[in-house]
Amino acid sequence: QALFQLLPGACPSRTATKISKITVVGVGNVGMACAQTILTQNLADELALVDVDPEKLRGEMLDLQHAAAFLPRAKIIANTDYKVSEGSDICIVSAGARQRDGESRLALVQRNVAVFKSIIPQLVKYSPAAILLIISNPVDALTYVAWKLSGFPSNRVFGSGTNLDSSRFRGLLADRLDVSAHNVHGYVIGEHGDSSVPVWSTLNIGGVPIIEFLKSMGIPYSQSTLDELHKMVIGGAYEVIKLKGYTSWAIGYSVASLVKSLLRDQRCIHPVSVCAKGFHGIKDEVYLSLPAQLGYTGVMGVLNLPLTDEEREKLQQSAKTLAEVQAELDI
Ligand SMILES: NC(=O)c1ccc[n+]([C@@H]2O[C@H](COP(=O)([O-])OP(=O)(O)OC[C@H]3O[C@@H](n4cnc5c(N)ncnc54)[C@H](O)[C@@H]3O)[C@@H](O)[C@H]2O)c1
Ligand SMILES: O=C1N[C@](c2ccsc2)(c2cccc(Oc3ccc(F)cc3)n2)CC(O)=C1Sc1ccccc1Cl
Repeated sequence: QALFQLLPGACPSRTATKISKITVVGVGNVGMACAQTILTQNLADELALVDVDPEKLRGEMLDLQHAAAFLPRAKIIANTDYKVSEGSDICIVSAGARQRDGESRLALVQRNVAVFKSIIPQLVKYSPAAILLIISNPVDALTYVAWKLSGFPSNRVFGSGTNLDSSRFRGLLADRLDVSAHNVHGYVIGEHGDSSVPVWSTLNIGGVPIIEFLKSMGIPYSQSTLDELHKMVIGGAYEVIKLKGYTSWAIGYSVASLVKSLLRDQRCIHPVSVCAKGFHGIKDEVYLSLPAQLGYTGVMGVLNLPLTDEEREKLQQSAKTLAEVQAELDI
């Protein structure tokens, strides 16, 4: 006897018309954190995992498949062959070599260019209409490399950029001011990491400019207070590395928020690494983080965020540094 007695009109073989497929390349700490948040938030009907390490790849796939009873239904597949990624809507790249002790950022980029040359053309071959989301570091330079290697329009190639930097910044302020991080409206822009630029001039708490908010709360402040907060954002990354050897959960949640804006066409504004040429006087083809609107087709637009002369100067300096690094690369 059949397991189910079908009702008139039922058609079990017919599936949803829109299947969202996400590929994660690199099943390390970051890639698996992204996979976990994507599955938990029901963002993918199909999740493909790719890596060069076949045993780790199969182990991670099986471990996720074993959670099926606790997750929204999703097809989880994995292979070292990129054919497994065929027809992806979004390809997330967290693969790459990690910075060796004493290694310069330029040397790291050059090593990861070689890694990207083995990844990006394969993703393009099997998913020519996909959006590429780059996490691997140095993320701004590698997002530029991915854009050049893919031949995609720049709106379909972006990097997580200062999305994590901004999240730490907002979280720190939220703790200090005893308010939800969702109501701390502020961006860290520019180059991801040590040289990022906190935008104080438009930072606001629930719409109240930060300086007014601090005054109203009787909280003493000075520029050094604000600068100290930015230093804590950078220090936070190094503290996590010192304590657990890598970072994963925060970047995993930040990537899920970006994926949700893309696949659900939310048109939310996120600080992410975009092609910054033409914004804030930047003349070079470099990727830097600016507040960008994300929707189903990728980067829908970039917010013309008012900046002080100092903030603009820092951004242009980062653009110059990145252009110099990119000029050295063999892409
Ligand atoms: N942008 C950010 O905010 C942010 C935050 C945290 C980490 N990261 C970066 O994410 C990257 C990954 O970090 P992690 O801790 O997951 O590293 P990891 O070493 O744990 O994982 C990297 C994975 O990439 C795989 N890999 C290496 N070469 C490959 C190739 N050619 N093709 C496919 N897979 C390949 C490795 O097998 C490994 O599984 C690093 O570059 C790290 O700096 C970025
Ligand atoms: O939280 C993080 N873990 C990191 C990491 C993860 C696994 S190994 C290294 C990490 C931490 C500290 C320095 C560090 O150095 C690098 C090295 C190369 C590079 F291109 C960018 C940063 N990387 C990668 C990374 O980008 C972040 S976010 C971050 C990093 C520095 C300052 C501010 C922020 Cl928000």
